[in-house]
Amino acid sequence: MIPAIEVKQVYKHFDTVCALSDIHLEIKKGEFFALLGPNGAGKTTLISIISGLSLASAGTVSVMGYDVVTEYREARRMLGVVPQELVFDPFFTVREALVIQSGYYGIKHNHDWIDTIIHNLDLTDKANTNMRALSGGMKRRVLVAQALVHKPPVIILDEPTAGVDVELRQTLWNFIKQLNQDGHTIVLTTHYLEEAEALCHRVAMLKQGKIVTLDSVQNLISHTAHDNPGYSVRLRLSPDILPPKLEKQVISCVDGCYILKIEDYFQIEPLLALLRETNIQILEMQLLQPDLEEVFVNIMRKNELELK
Ligand SMILES: Nc1ncnc2c1ncn2[C@@H]1O[C@H](COP(=O)(O)OP(=O)(O)OP(=O)(O)O)[C@@H](O)[C@H]1O
Repeated sequence: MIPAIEVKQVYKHFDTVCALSDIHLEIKKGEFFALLGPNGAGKTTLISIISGLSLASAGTVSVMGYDVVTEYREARRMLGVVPQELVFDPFFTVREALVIQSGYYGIKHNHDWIDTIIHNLDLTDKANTNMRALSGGMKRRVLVAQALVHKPPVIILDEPTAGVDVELRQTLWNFIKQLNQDGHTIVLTTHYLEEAEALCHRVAMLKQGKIVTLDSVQNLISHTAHDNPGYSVRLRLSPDILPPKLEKQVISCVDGCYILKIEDYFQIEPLLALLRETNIQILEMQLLQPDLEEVFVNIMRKNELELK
């Protein structure tokens, strides 16, 4: 089957900066895929190349089987891209902007779909408002709407929830999840790892222009749990002193909280008993299980040690 996105041996250089190096990636139709990585890892550069907005220095990219350079128009029709930056035309209302965007794709009678998008992104009240009068969060909703006017089979969202409120996140993800269930392929970049964990099937982690990990969320978390079995407990104590007997279990001490390693649940009761005996009160307690954030931190740290 033709993949939704295929990236083969892609390199991108900006003068002396190597932003992408030997990238291979195959994203299947219908996947919900995340591109993760620290600032400057190369996520936006890769998205720009997939979108045909930037040329790779070497390598090839196709979207739904169409080469993004030699078959640019066909590839572009297959894609809806929500950019990171808030770019908008200040002269039109939300609805006008969506009608004009439909026109770019040669779609004339798109009102039903435009109404559906407006409704699902909770933009109904703002449909006749001028773009320049919208708040940042509302403008971001319109950017998402614009990317969807031509019902693209592949949707790319570059940090769509950066700096937006909880309500928009929920509205946006509910709609995007629905589109994914309807068969659209979704590619997402985000710094909110809990979003990637909750939504995505597979993730690729980029570091300094290279893919350092590519696997399913489930595999990544279970490998981390296997390499580092057990749980950890986060404790805020009063007074802020840890009994010496517990010191060997300390993993870290952040923001006045101790993170302690425990092998299993049965170690919780002796820990509580020891705190009771030493008259130390528990102000906060949380049991932590391996998550995508821990996987990400471990992989980035491991990779840093290997680079040294
Ligand atoms: N137009 C450009 N000219 C020169 N260097 C660039 C250009 N665009 C990106 N870079 C460099 O390429 C590297 C990758 O940048 P990119 O924006 O793709 O990272 P990113 O993973 O999207 O980061 P962020 O999470 O901050 O958005 C960085 O070192 C960046 O400085």
